[in-house]
Amino acid sequence: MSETGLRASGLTVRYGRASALNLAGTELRVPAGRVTLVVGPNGAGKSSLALAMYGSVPAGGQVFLGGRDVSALPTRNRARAGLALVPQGRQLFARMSVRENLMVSAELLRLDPARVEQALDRFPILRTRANRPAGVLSGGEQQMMVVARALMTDPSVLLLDEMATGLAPLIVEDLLRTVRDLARSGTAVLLASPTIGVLGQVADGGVVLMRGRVVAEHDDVAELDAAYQAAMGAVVEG
Ligand SMILES: Nc1ncnc2c1ncn2[C@@H]1O[C@H](COP(=O)(O)OP(=O)(O)OP(=O)(O)O)[C@@H](O)[C@H]1O
Repeated sequence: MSETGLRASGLTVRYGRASALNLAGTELRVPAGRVTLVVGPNGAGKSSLALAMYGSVPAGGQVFLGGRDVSALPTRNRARAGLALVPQGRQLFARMSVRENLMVSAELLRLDPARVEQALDRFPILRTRANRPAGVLSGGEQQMMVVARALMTDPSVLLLDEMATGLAPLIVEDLLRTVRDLARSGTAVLLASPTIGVLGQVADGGVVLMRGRVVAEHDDVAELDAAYQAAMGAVVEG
């Protein structure tokens, strides 16, 4: 069977002399139709991992999309090949309207402008905010905007970095429903988060990342949770 989703092999990231991610010898899979969690405390390297997969930080190792080696491709070409990232911090233009924010991405990726209107319809509240500056939206509405923005390309692999942190429960529910629907329709989803919590409702398994290394991997969320707690306990005791 041909390979689906994303596979990362031996990814490493350094900032200056400091190593942020050291997955030499480790292979990570984000399979199609599943929600894969990457959990780890602040500074564990989760964002560096997502950025390395997306190509927005220099990284060692290889990234495969649907079996194709995209390691040498810049971000924009990875996006065109089916990879999308919702970064921590959202990276939006606060003074531009919601619609304009979506238009910027559509133009950058040379998408059909109709995609912008489709993105506004993904979450009902977004359409009502279309002409407002993105900066005045609530955190949850901004998150919906950047998720809708990422989905404009119909990605086969979606990376979400700290999707739910600090958001109201109702918004989180909407986002989780979107994630579940995407996975059911075959998208490979990666969620990076410092906690499992409600993400456990949609996740199929994942890995624990500590100090830039994978210390546990489980196909079951309860087992992943236990492994994470054990790893954190070991840090506290050690
Ligand atoms: N741009 C940068 N320059 C220098 N060091 C960085 C940079 N970004 C991250 N780091 C360092 O790399 C390590 C991993 O950070 P990273 O943001 O990938 O972890 P994280 O698990 O996503 O943490 P958080 O949940 O706090 O975002 C940390 O020690 C962090 O201080």
